[in-house]
Amino acid sequence: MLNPEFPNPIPDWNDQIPVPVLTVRCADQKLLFLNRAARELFGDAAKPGLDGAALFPDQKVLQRLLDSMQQGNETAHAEVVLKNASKTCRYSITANAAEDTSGTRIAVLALSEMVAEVSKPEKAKFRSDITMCWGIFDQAAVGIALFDRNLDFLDVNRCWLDMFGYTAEEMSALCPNDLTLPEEDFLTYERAEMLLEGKLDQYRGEKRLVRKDGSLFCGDLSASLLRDGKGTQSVILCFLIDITDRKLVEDKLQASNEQLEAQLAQNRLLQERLRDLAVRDPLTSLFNRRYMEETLRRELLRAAREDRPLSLVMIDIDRFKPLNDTYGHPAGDLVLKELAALLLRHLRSEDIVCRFGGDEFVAILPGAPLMTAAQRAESCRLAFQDLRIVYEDQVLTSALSIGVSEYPRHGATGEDLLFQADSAMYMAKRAGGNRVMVWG
Ligand SMILES: Nc1nc2c(ncn2[C@@H]2O[C@H](COP(=O)(O)OP(=O)(O)OP(=O)(O)O)[C@@H](O)[C@H]2O)c(=O)[nH]1
Repeated sequence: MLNPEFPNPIPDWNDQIPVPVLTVRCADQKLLFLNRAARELFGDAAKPGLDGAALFPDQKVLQRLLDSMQQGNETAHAEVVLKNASKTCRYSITANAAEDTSGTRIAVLALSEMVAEVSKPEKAKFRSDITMCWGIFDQAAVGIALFDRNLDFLDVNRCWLDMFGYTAEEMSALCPNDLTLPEEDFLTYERAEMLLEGKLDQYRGEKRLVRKDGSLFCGDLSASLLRDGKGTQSVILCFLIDITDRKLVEDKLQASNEQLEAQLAQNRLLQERLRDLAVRDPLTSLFNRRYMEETLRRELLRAAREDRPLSLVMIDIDRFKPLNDTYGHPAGDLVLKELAALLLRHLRSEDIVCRFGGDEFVAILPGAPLMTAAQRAESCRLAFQDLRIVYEDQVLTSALSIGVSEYPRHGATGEDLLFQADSAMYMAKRAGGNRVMVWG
């Protein structure tokens, strides 16, 4: 068994070992060596230099063991079912990491038999028992398959074969995992073992399955245990329903649901935007008069409930008409926007700043007593007086007349407070403008 390209890293006395032992190069799964017991098990086709994965019906088994070695594990275990001309048997594989003389990482695999051989006649008897008891087996409109504990197909019905497009003979040469995509599994040995040991009543899963012609379909698989009358033998009974059409409908439904949700989210945004537009002044983006009146009512109720003061500040630009007339309406618009931004900068975020109309603005200051509100109004007045607004190479300056009233000192209703703040503002105008006056 020596091959110059794949030298045997282990001396020939390994041939004396009665269990199958083989070595595999971790990097490329190449077989390096098989002892006599392994050669007998795997037959003449198994030679150094070949792909080790080809020895096992489930080709992922070797890959998993080698991956474990590559990750630095010194040992790893797996179970496989192997069949040759004379018998089918389950083996436990113990893999040990090693290095050959050139330092290449190799895996030494030792196989030990686990399950007593199930003879072909016994299998056939059990199969015919089941088939006999179950006359409708072949005519059922769902796919039905019977597996033994080694996951060998015992029987499949017509529907199962039609689903996959294989003949019964072709199907019997496959293992269940050949029916799924490589990254998925159909029914693992571990799950089969759990079913057989009663640790799992039923296994159910949606699978992407591969037909003989390579096309895919979706199947709803359920697997459970079926025992013979004496309870000595058991098989795994699988039902398979083609759910491709249902999945397509579900996928379409999900896509249209997602579309609907996106549309709803967009509608919500639009509604919010509309609500916003309804309460905001388009030029300055401040709240409009309608919103101010509603808010003032609400804030007065809150002030009464919490026994706190509330001040109202009425602001009007002095001689705004001449400014408009001299520099034009767009210049006036710019001044209104600059004033709006200044008020927002000088008042607290909890204060409600509104454009009352024309060149008049109102600020509601919840919790602010009269003097505090007057001081804030004064700081706005001073800042506006110093503001230099540049419009088409012209520097625009202006001033504010401001009136302040306070709840509960001057009145209990919004109308009262607005009237008093407005009156105080006109007093400021009459006194020459550019000043703050408080009511009373
Ligand atoms: N640019 C501009 N002007 C506006 C807007 N709304 C109202 N106005 C003008 O604002 C001016 C307000 O004039 P008045 O109420 O006489 O106020 P005023 O000239 O400031 O007079 P006093 O307040 O007494 O100093 C009017 O000329 C309106 O046309 C607007 O949105 N943009």
